[in-house]
Amino acid sequence: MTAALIDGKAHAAKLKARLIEETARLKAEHGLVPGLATVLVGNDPASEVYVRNKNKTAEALGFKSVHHHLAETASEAEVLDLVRALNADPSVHGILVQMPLPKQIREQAVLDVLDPAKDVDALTPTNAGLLLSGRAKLVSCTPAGMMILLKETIGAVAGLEALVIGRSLLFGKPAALLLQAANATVTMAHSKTRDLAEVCRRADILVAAIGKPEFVRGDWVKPGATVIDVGINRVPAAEGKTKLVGDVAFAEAVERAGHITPVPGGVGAMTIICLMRNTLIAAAALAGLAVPSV
Ligand SMILES: Nc1nc2c(c(=O)[nH]1)N[C@@H](CN(C=O)c1ccc(C(=O)N[C@@H](CCC(=O)O)C(=O)O)cc1)CN2
Ligand SMILES: [Mg+2]
Repeated sequence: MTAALIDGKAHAAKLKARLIEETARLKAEHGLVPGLATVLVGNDPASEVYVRNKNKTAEALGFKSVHHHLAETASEAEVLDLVRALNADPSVHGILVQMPLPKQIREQAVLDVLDPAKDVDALTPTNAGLLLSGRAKLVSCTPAGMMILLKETIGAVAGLEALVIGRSLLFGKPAALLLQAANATVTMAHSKTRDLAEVCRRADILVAAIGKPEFVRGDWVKPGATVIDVGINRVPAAEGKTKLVGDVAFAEAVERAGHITPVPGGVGAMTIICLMRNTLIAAAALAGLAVPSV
């Protein structure tokens, strides 16, 4: 069997078209222009690219987009002051603090001051708690992207065995909760899980978010399973170049899976557009308007 590829770029483009329409409607009918503020601390090259793409996408949708770049040596107090100022700015509806942060800045301290209504990454304790209680307003971007891809490729996940490898706040925990809310039977695995290969072989939906290149091997995949690869690992390639690979050994897994996300061009490609969807939702909610169903 050779798996069908799940094309994240194509699904992201469809969502982008809907967001462009909805943004134009909010502006025409209510004079509302969604505003996204990005905060980058330091000079991590990958983070610089992601943040630039977030600002470019926001502008392409017709949002207001502002960027704040603080030095690698910025203090925690400087970052907290900036976040408080953005909380208070009525033209900003979404605040995005790019992760990871330099080591002198505690991620938790930043999330504790971020206004949950503007937390378009859905990482604050309030938004994480709302997801846990089944009342989420804003959902973390890559997990939300995963759910869109699953719905549009395999349909309902109710009753299926789903395995999420990885338990980060950014992906693993919210992804498991979303799958559970959609009535999948969810297992969470991590670095201490025993017999991981065997646990993987039970999964109808295998989600890998471990951060280790090609860690999940092809013979760990149940024949016909849906594989969602969240890893983005830059590894050495021929002629002194580098290439991106996921957490799944793609060439092996594609021979056993029913559906699989490539890296790049899979679930990662949904992240930024889902951030824009959250910004639009946050803008409507802050303006007291009905939340758009995009
Ligand atoms: N505050 C946040 N920090 C981080 C997040 C996040 O959602 N919020 N996620 C990642 C990085 N990230 C966005 O910030 C991100 C990762 C990947 C992609 C993406 O488009 N992936 C492409 C390949 C991109 C490439 O060529 O490098 C794909 O998979 O096709 C977008 C955004 C950590 N930090
Ligand atoms: Mg830190």
